[in-house]
Amino acid sequence: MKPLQEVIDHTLANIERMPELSTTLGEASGLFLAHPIVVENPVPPFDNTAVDGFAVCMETFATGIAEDLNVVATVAAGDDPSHLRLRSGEAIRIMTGAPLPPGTDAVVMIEDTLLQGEKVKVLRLPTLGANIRRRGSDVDAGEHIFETGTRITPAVKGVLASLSVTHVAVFRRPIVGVISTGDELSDDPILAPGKIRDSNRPSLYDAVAAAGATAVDLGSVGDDPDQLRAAFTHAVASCDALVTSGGVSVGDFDYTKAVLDELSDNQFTWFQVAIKPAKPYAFGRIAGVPVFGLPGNPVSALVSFELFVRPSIRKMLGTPRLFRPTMRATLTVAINHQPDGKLHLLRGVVETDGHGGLIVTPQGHQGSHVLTGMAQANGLMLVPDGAHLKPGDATDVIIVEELGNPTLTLPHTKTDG
Ligand SMILES: Nc1nc2c(c(=O)[nH]1)N[C@H]1C(S)=C(S)[C@@H](COP(=O)(O)OP(=O)(O)OC[C@H]3O[C@@H](n4cnc5c(N)ncnc54)[C@H](O)[C@@H]3O)O[C@H]1N2
Ligand code: MOO
Repeated sequence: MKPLQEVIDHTLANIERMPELSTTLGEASGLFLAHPIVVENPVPPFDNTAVDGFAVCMETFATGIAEDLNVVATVAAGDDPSHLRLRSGEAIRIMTGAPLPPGTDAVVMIEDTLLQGEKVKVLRLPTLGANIRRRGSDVDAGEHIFETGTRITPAVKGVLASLSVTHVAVFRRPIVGVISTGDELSDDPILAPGKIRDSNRPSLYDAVAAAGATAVDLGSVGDDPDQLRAAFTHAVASCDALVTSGGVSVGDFDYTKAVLDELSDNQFTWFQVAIKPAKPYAFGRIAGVPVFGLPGNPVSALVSFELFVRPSIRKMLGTPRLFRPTMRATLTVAINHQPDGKLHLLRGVVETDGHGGLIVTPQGHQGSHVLTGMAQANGLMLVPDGAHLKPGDATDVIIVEELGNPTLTLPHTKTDG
């Protein structure tokens, strides 16, 4: 059996980043930048006010709180006030985001003033620069704002829009085909004896999409070498990667293995990974396209996907962050395993403990056919070979879904009403 790390390394060494393409910012959501972004023009593009209020100059307050000021103009967001000139003893009514009229040294919030007809009284002495947002105070020209590999998140997209970027170079989203194999899989309305539903294809399809690739459902194929050959050949001609499930073990009808090997010119690698579940795993390239041969057992297929396929899709997408976070969590129950040479990836429920830490409870039934255990888990616990752990001991957990009990914990805040 091969150590897990070795198999991950072998897989990733054979995965290449997708070619880059230029796309509209609108189409780039969730993709990763292929080039750094350097700011051409500052944001904000001009000095402006952070509050609704009155623009004033400091000369007015040379001897402290001034007499009532003459309100000489109003400037709204979107206006160009460059023709105005603020003088001592004057105020200009101004709205949040509006450019500052020339001569402005500070803006006084409306709440700190008293408006009386055409005059305004300033109730609190302003400081120089108060409530002014300077040109370039978000990002300035010349700044390297985003590196290659930055994901276009909602905030990143917003920044790019603020920089007038309309097109970006990103790495293309890979197209990943999903095929199930096995004579036992049936779509018939009533299951005939010996048949089962195909659960791997829908779950792997969604796993592919959740990893950021475009998933393609390529159906299920029976245990027939000719059909398998035709299906895999078609798949690699239309996809950037292919995920199969089933037929990678040692059964009499495990033809998947043989056909993949043949199509790859015997370049496929058959792993017995030192893990449980997901021990059998096959990886190779057919016509240059990476093909992941995942085990048929439904839990094993998804665990294998997490360990080998998801990081590969992430690498194809162009992000340097290939793996999910692994956290330390405190066990709520004991774990006692006989040594079997394998790292055990137990499906567990990870919750916050209310004090900033995490607790984890393994699911009751850990069989690799018990998909409900996977469905109810949000963590894959990394339990070493032959572990004897007590409640209260710590273990590593890969967080695969949102944590349990995620209430928003706010610091205590005093309010006045
Ligand atoms: N003699 C041995 N037998 C098995 C070994 C072994 O080392 N020696 N390994 C076991 C392990 S571990 C796994 S995992 C499975 C992997 O087998 P295959 O990848 O060849 O998968 P199949 O035999 O085709 O199917 C296994 C199991 O999963 C069900 N299955 C398959 N595809 C689907 C699907 N799309 N949706 C739902 N369920 C599916 C299938 O009916 C079988 O029950 O081998 C063990 N055997
Ligand atoms: O390792 Mo198999 O992948 O347990 O069921």
